[in-house]
Amino acid sequence: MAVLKDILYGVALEHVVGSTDVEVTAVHFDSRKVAEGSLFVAIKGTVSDGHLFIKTAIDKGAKVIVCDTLPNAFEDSIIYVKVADAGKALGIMAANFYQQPSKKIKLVGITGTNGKTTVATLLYKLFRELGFKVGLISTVENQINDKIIPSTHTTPDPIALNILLNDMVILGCDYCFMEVSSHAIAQHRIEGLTFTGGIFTNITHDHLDFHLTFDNYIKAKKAFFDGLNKSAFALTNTDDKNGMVMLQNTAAHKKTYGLKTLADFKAKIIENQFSGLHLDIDNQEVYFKLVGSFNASNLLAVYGAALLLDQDKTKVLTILSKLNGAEGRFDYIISPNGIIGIVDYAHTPDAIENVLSTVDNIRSKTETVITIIGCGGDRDKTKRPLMAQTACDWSDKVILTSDNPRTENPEQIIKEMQVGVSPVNQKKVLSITDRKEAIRTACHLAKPGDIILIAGKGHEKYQEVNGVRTHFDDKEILADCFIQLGSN
Ligand SMILES: CC(=O)N[C@H]1[C@@H](OP(=O)(O)OP(=O)(O)OC[C@H]2O[C@@H](n3ccc(=O)[nH]c3=O)[C@H](O)[C@@H]2O)O[C@H](CO)[C@@H](O)[C@@H]1O[C@H](C)C(=O)N[C@@H](C)C(=O)N[C@H](CCC(=O)O)C(=O)O
Ligand SMILES: Nc1ncnc2c1ncn2[C@@H]1O[C@H](COP(=O)(O)OP(=O)(O)OP(=O)(O)O)[C@@H](O)[C@H]1O
Ligand SMILES: N[C@H](CCC[C@H](N)C(=O)O)C(=O)O
Ligand SMILES: [Mg+2]
Repeated sequence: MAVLKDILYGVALEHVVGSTDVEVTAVHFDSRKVAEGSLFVAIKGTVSDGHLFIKTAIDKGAKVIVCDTLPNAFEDSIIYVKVADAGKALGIMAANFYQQPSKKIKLVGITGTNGKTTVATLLYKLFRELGFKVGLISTVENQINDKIIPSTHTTPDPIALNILLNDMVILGCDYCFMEVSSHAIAQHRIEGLTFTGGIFTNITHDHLDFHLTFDNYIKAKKAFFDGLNKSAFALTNTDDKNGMVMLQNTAAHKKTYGLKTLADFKAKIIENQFSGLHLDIDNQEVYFKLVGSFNASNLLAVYGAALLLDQDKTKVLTILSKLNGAEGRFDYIISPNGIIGIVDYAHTPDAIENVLSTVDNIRSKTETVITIIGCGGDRDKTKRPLMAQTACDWSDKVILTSDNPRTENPEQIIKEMQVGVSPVNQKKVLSITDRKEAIRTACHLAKPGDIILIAGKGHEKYQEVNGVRTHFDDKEILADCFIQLGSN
């Protein structure tokens, strides 16, 4: 329960019909969730337009309507508020309704095409081990201390986000580490939040279906840093060519990390093996369990952020060296006959190149590398041929298969991937629509010592076909195939 004028604090109002001195029971942007006494925010979406549901919301008991465009006729005793941008207003109102939880916790946001989950999860685990109460908002799961709350998005909607943050505050959390996706920034899901720090990992090809141009995608990520206040830190990756662009207009204090460039936090890779990384990090040699140069970059971001949050260098490195990464990120198992199977969430051309070049660096070159890869439906189509091409460039054999086809025809997605297979690579490519069958085939083709990479779905425990999700787990299927190989 809160008073409307308090909920509207900080919102750019254009016109108000009725009194703002009324109590509101809840804030909703989905008419299907509206109950008696609610405030309904009408938002223009990508599929539909919330303005079409104003009438339904009123019928279900909404007494306040916040919208970009006022309806032609007003209903008695309903309060109408016209705002400049209903999406932005929702973020601000959600924060007000839940009494600004982000101001009562040290909230650190991580953005970038790849590495968000890894960095956020490592920070969560590190700060737990340092003895703090901590929250995590991530693609894999949300956490409040040890309690797991399933996640629906990488960055939840403003209502879910503020409820989560408020629960973290109630349960005494000192910190929250959250992923900030470019969709969330563009759709103002993080509007109204106060961040203690922001971290940029990298920006490469993804989500052009939504942002349309790479330039827009950069601008969306940069807007997160533009919105930080001067008491926050903004930590960027100088190895990424757009790393400094992110900080151009931020009021926050600027800090940098890099493996290849001059930076406030520096590291060098001494060794990169299947068993882990050996790094020189700020002039101290440390072993880590994570694999791959991209993880050296992620670890450095975590280390830099921890120091910016005033933690002790030696304690941080001691704990970090013992941590595993996030589920489904370079997650590998070895079959009884010595086949190495890696499950990884690489779903962009850059991530695939990073994972496969890591494999290439640490293999002995006598073994065969088999990559199983698909592309998600209803997502950026332009990355499809590029992902197939990158997989072919770095593998001896590639099986093109389905990821989450969602509402698209899986065969058509595979056809669009095949466009990226050059004539010389045709002979190394098989197409098997059924992902389970694709994994089984790879296991039968592999000889002891060979490496199988299953890319794209990582931790996901489902496959979405025609809008229906059924249980599907790459790692479980791989483990089953390995057991069967062992018993043959
Ligand atoms: C493309 C996109 O981001 N869509 C998100 C968006 O939905 P939308 O704009 O399509 O909404 P819409 O269906 O057009 O509806 C418009 C408005 O009408 C309302 N409505 C609709 C129907 C009705 O009966 N009544 C009603 O009031 C809706 O609640 C909404 O407010 O807003 C919804 C509420 O916040 C999100 O759930 C939804 O995420 C969809 C499910 C999604 O798949 N999003 C992905 C792309 C996404 O956000 N991914 C990023 C990670 C990307 C990364 O890897 O970096 C993430 O943060 O998860
Ligand atoms: N710093 C990095 N640079 C490039 N690729 C990376 C990096 N970190 C991880 N990857 C690759 O990207 C994949 C996804 O990593 P992660 O889940 O941490 O990223 P994310 O940004 O959270 O992705 P999403 O946008 O889907 O939430 C990993 O499985 C790995 O293949
Ligand atoms: N957060 C990413 C995840 C992609 C994972 C891949 N398995 C897919 O379904 O496309 C997205 O929503 O684009
Ligand atoms: Mg993520």
